Amino acid sequence: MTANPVQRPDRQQSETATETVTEPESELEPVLKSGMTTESGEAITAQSELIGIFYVENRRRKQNIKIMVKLCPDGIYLRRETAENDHINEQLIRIDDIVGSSYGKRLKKRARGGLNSCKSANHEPQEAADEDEEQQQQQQREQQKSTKRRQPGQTQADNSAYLYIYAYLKKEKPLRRVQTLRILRFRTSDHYAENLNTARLWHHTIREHKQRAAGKLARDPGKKLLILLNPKSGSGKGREQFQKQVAPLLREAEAQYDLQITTHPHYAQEYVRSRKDLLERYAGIVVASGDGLFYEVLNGLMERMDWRRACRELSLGIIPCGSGNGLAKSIAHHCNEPYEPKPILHATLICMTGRATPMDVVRVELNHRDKHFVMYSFLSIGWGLIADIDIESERLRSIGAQRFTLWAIRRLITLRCYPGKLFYLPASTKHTEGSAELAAKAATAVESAPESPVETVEPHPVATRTFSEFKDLPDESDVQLRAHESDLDQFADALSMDRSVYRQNGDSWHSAVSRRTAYYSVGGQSTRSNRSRLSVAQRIEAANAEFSQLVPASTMPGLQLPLPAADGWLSEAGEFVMVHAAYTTHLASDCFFAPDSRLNDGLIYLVIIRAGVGRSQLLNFLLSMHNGTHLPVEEDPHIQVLPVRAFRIEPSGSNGILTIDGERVDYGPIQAEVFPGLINVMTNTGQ
Ligand SMILES: Nc1ncnc2c1ncn2[C@@H]1O[C@H](COP(=O)(O)OP(=O)(O)OP(=O)(O)O)[C@@H](O)[C@H]1O
Repeated sequence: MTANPVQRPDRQQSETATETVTEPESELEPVLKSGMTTESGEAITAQSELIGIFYVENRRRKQNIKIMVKLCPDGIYLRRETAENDHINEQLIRIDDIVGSSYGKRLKKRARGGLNSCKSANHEPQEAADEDEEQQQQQQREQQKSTKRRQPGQTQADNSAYLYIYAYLKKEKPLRRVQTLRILRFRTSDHYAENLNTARLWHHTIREHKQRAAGKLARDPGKKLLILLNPKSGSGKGREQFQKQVAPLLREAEAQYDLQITTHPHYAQEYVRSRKDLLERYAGIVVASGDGLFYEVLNGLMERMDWRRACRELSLGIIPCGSGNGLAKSIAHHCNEPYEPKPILHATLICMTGRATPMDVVRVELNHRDKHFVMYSFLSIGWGLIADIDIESERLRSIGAQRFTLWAIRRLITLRCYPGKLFYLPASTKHTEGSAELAAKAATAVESAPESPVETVEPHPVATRTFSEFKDLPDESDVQLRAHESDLDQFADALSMDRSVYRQNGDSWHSAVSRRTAYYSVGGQSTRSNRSRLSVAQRIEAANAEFSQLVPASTMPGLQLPLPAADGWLSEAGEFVMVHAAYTTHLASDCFFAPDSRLNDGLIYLVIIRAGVGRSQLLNFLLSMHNGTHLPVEEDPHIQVLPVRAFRIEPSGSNGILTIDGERVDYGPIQAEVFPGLINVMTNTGQ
């Protein structure tokens, strides 16, 4: 996957920093019963609010600090009062900043911040609140008593139960997450079991509040996560990174997951495509890898017969272990979350929130070895300069990220222009209607289209962004589909063998050039040789109709067909230095390519650089991509950004590079259209 071709050498990787802090007062002791009746574990039910009074020993001042701890849907309030009662500190650990908690005996390993023993107290809440002094005297008396009871050499048994609260506090300026551990020590009762019940109640209540905070789009807590890890991605340290950075966080979050290590290219795609119980077993799929593996997962899902349900019910997450990591950075940007200097930790935190946001997917059609293919993309399509630098510099991979800079300089010196034709459907056209209507309209226009139907255009003004969603089948259709399941099953195998082969489009499904139609015709007849010809034909017809519901319906005419000007298609013929289409903000973690892009705006940002652009302007463009200031603010004859819903590139000649999500594909005509909000990606916003 691409990284920013040119970086300023002196640029800081990140301005943010994450420090690990355990507050000195992390040992907080309860003095009082919280009013609940202790009982065996199962009976404990979470409560909307829990309050406890705890003490922290302050050795310097030789006194205890009283802290009121309140757990509520907002999070955990810690209210500290000084002995003089004149200074009150309050801190809120937001529920969204808490990743999870655990409870039990004191951890063997001494937590940073200290687990200092402090004095016990057995008061009623009111008394405790009323008299600090009396508490301290009582604590001293208790301690003296217990010291007397103890035999020489005998250590005091610790009946306390501990609650460990794991939080990553979000701080602005610089944007960062501060790892924080809070420990509550429950020792009201002389019996460990009772103290444990109290700790358990707090633990359950935290879980409950977190679950509620995740909202309607929350993942099903009864299902696991599937984590796919590419051990070869990026620097090839995926396994170690997972063990050191991801697994501890998953433990803190009590995440249930299955880990699959990929063994070869296309492993993940095949796994996701073919695993029958995927939806029953998993609530989401997380790839610990670069963008390449995410691409495989997306396309594997789209190859499933139940792709529609899979896209709706499975949320997809990414933990950046690759070299480009454009998607992980785009999601962090969307979430207003830090990325550097610990991208793996930050991305895992996002995946642990349990929330998801719809994200656009782009359907791409292209020719490969004289066959048509359909694939699904989430990042970008590149033709020209950036694709050249990305792919051609592969041979310098051994020198690291510098390869992009070196190759960019080379490309600037020997600047190439590619002749061809660009077609696009500007975002401001009427294409906010449903997919089915559009498909029908496109079909009519295709049939009546003249030879060269698309007009050449002036640069298009930037359109206002409108939120749109992928139009899903109504539930009745799902029911209908199920009713015909037995029929469909007879075709399912045939389909699954050949899912990636191009389908001309919904309207030309019966075309003689469609391999799939031919396959069905033959297969259908042979498997139903005892039925009438009419019946077979009808069945094929029905299966074709059903199948058109089984893949997202394209609104574009097929790749060989002309584009209808009547539907708003515009075109431009000429020489291009680059046409790069992006639908996420970042092409790589250091390449802020389409700053206006949103995860689900239903837009493709076409960045066009025309022949005639000056080298210095181009250099400036490449140098500014890291902070998103590379696009012209005013109208520029050479560099332009167009928000579109679909586009087609028809390169002249056969020499050049085309990339989809950073991977090279065959050079030739290519077209793409956006499907708004088709998948759900893990975010912390849930919208
Ligand atoms: N075990 C494996 N061995 C070799 N290749 C693999 C393996 N598992 C997956 N792959 C392939 O490696 C390709 C690249 O992986 P990935 O995207 O995770 O890393 P990357 O290329 O370093 O990162 P980025 O895509 O962000 O630049 C994927 O397209 C996938 O097909």
